[in-house]
Amino acid sequence: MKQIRSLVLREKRDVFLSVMFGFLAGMGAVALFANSGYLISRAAVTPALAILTITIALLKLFSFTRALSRYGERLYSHRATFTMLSNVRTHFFKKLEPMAPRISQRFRSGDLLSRIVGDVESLQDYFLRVFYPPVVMLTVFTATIAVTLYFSPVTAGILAAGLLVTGWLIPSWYAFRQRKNAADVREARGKVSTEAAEFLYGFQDLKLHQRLAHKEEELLQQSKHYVSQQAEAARRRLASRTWNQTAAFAVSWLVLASGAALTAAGQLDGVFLAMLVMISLTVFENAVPMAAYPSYAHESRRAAGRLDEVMADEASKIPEKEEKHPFPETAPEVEFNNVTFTFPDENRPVLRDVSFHLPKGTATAVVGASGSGKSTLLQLLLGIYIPEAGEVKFNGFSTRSLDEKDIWRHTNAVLQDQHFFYGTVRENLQLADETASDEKLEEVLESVQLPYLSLDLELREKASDLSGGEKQRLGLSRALLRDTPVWLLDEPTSSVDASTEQHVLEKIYQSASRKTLLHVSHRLQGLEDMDQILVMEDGKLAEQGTYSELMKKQGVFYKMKQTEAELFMTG
Ligand SMILES: Nc1ncnc2c1ncn2[C@@H]1O[C@H](COP(=O)(O)OP(=O)(O)OP(=O)(O)O)[C@@H](O)[C@H]1O
Repeated sequence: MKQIRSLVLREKRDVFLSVMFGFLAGMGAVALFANSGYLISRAAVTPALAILTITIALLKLFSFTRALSRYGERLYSHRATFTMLSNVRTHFFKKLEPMAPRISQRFRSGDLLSRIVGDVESLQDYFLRVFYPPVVMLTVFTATIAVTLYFSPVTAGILAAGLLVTGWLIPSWYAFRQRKNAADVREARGKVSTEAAEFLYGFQDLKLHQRLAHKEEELLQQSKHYVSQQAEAARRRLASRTWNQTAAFAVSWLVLASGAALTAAGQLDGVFLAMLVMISLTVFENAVPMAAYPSYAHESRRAAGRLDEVMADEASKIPEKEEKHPFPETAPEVEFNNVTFTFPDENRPVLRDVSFHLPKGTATAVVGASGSGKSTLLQLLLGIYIPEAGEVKFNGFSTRSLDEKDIWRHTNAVLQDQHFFYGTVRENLQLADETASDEKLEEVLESVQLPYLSLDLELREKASDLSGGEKQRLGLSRALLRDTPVWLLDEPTSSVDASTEQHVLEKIYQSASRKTLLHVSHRLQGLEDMDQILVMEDGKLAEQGTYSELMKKQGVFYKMKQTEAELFMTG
């Protein structure tokens, strides 16, 4: 919350002007109605013409002041709100950006995104409904009570008591009652958004398993529950407003009654009575926003708290590097020295004491059973995670001292999940190189055996109009557009048929020749030309060597080859 407050106060000029115009508008209204009350009473006792003229002129002055100040208040308060919102967005984006790779693995991404967007949006109410209404209310009331004190201390006392009731007592009572309701609304909203996302993403599977109607019913129930929680919240907000206004009216009646009694007792000049009643009727307009204050204050506090929680998530932070070394511009040698690694919040280490060395400009294959830790090796190489023990090094520099953005800039990483955006094939390819000409783009599509794909073809969301193998090849063609010293491939052709795969991989190896390449491979064929093969088994490096060395050794790799051959024969 401290951060949000300091982001608001960064807009000092607009904050000051909104408060000042808010105060002037409030005082303008009080003065306008007070003056009207006075004018009506005064006119009844046929005063000098000069008094009437001055009072009527003041009436006009106050109504202009009120209208112009209200305009100024709206203008500056909304400008402050939008500037603050953009400051908040930029502030959180800057903080989140470096954490993004890890954050997306730790939280459910759709959930997190809608949560962050929702929380940032709800902070727009902070300035308009939490920060400055109490300031305006207090200043207007203080000035009004001070003026009223001059005419009637009793009325001033009643106004002060009214301020206490409408500005503090009723909002606090309402805040106490709605606390649980606000949590219920939030919980219901979270459930609806999760259910809706699951329903949309899982639509096809639900249909195939004939569970669509069941899931639809669940979603409908959640949605009904959410609507009823919202209605309850709205009812309570309305109740608070109604009580607030009832209290304000009661105060005006009290002012009238006490004023009448004081006039009868000769302690108040009757000509001021209407003025005092009008003051009490107007000044409470400034207490109206206080009815909704607690719910907005609570919501802003929660939103800021949740945003802080994501920012403070230690496991998602990439540790600050004490000394940053530049990433090598030419193919580096890579070392894993006794690397042990456990994912955050997990107990079992995924990699245990793994050591190997990839000489510069060599091609290495990583093979092993599913879950043996192959992809994790790539995540450590990309600096997304830092090992808990041991070092991952490029040319002798540990990933602890390399900037992860520098690693990504110098690495062609084709991971298992490639994302494609809604847009043309050209736009999706130009993510890798925005200056690439159409000829160049067509050339890379040709090399991955996708010559038939038009650059103008509009891809649907997540490229759902392409086959799995086509998507993988499109991902590889993006890599072919970048010339980097390191290549990391994680099963980039697992959905491609064997003959196309062979052709595509040849192209990739050709482009990556003399670069340092690590290829996590699901198949054991075509590894003969690799400079070395790493065999992973249950988080450990079981074997390492060239194809012929491993075959000669007749160890784990040899057995895997035999099993694959048997499956191939029986298949
Ligand atoms: N983000 C994560 N958080 C927690 N555990 C994870 C995470 N990612 C992977 N794991 C676990 O780490 C282990 C190794 O996973 P990894 O993806 O490295 O295996 P892999 O050898 O690449 O498997 P595959 O061939 O199926 O892709 C698995 O047991 C997996 O469940």
